[in-house]
Amino acid sequence: MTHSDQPRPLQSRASGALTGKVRVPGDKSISHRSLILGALSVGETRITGLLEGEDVLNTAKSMQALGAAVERTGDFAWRVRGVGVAGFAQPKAPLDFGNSGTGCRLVMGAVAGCPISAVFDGDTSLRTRPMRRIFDPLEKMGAKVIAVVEGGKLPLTLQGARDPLPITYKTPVASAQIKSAVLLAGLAAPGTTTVIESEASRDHTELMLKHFGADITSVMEGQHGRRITLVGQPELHGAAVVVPADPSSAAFPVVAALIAEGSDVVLSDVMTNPLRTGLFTTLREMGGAIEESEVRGDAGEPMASLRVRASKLRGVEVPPERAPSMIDEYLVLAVAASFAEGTTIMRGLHELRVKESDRLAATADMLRVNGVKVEISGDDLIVEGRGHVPGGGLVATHMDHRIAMSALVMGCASDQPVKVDDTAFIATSFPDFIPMMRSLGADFS
Ligand SMILES: O=C(O)C1=C[C@@H](OP(=O)(O)O)[C@@H](O)[C@H](O)C1
Ligand SMILES: C=C(OP(=O)(O)O)C(=O)O
Repeated sequence: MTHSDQPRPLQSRASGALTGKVRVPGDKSISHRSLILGALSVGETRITGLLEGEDVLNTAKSMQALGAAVERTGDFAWRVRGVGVAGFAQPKAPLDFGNSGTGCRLVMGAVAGCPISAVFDGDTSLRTRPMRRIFDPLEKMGAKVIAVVEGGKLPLTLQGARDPLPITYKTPVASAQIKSAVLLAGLAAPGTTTVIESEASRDHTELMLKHFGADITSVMEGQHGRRITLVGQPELHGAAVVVPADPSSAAFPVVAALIAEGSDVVLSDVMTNPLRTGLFTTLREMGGAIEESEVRGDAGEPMASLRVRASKLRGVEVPPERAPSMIDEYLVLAVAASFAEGTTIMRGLHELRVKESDRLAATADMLRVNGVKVEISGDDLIVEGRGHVPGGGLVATHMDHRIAMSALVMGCASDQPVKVDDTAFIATSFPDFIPMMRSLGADFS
């Protein structure tokens, strides 16, 4: 994916109230998993509401390259005919995951349990991200990394295990990508694979594995953790997956509606799995009016409609143990905090340094160039809210979709317009972001 050849700048200017009802695209985490588990199942998986963003499309291509039949049957509707657990075929070319950590790392786990080798690669952002955290446990399970650049980065070649071993693995950081990679490799191992996390991360892999017929249990471990046990070598059966709207994408219109005076916006079908809703909890603590209705669920994943009205926000302290449930939302929370009255302290953000960009530094820069007082102290981000944001800055996106969207949200209510240098990467997770925000009344030009 070579977006940077053609940067697409954009300016966001305050345009008054945002109003209307929209459905943001399907959840990115669930979309990746539905394709991968569909490919590891026997029979047919029908997916509706799939996120057709570049990250997920790259996962779909990788599943095809590994031997599954993956077809688009209509708008956001996909069919996968799987090869069964450990059934992947040797891919003929390197697997290119573009900008996507999730796609790359989960597929590494799935490949680790198959007797094949595959080259994993991605764009210049993904090539900076740590992969040792994934292949360390996979090597304990019998896979081998046979070619890797220094520091454990992409591109790398992974040789899957002929006879994978089940392991008990304690994740070094709360990461659903590490947990999921181990569980996906564990599918091919005899006996039970156990993952222990001291802070619970999103549990979509566990819920979906159960939906596809695996024997998997999850129990509390300590105050905030989980112990997940998977019985290996199940026969997974293709299943129907309805992908709810992505709370990490909903985060952008939610914050825009809270900060733009007079706004009243409804977002339908937003997934409300408690391991994903730390942002909504925090915004409510700040005084944000976010009401849930039409609460329901599908395949273990709860969802609801969210009505969001413009609100006077106040600064709060966000505890470190909340980080896994809102890890992708701190950028846009920092925007909300800039419009609040008082100081917001977000604690324990070390993982933000290893995302599509160093999001801790990039968030601070985004605020600073728009006249907001901000400080990084160790792993904490401290934002001095003054009830309004001067704006007028040009924000560097660093190949990071969430920086681009957060900066454009900031411009929806700042005194002067906010510019971003490149919107191209928004297509990785929220391809319709710009027209959808315009349909609510945002002035993007
Ligand atoms: O498993 C997933 O779908 C994801 C896990 C998170 O990453 P980590 O596992 O690195 O925390 C998150 O940042 C990413 O956007 C999606
Ligand atoms: C971190 C993210 O995704 P990934 O790790 O899949 O690149 C994200 O979408 O914010």
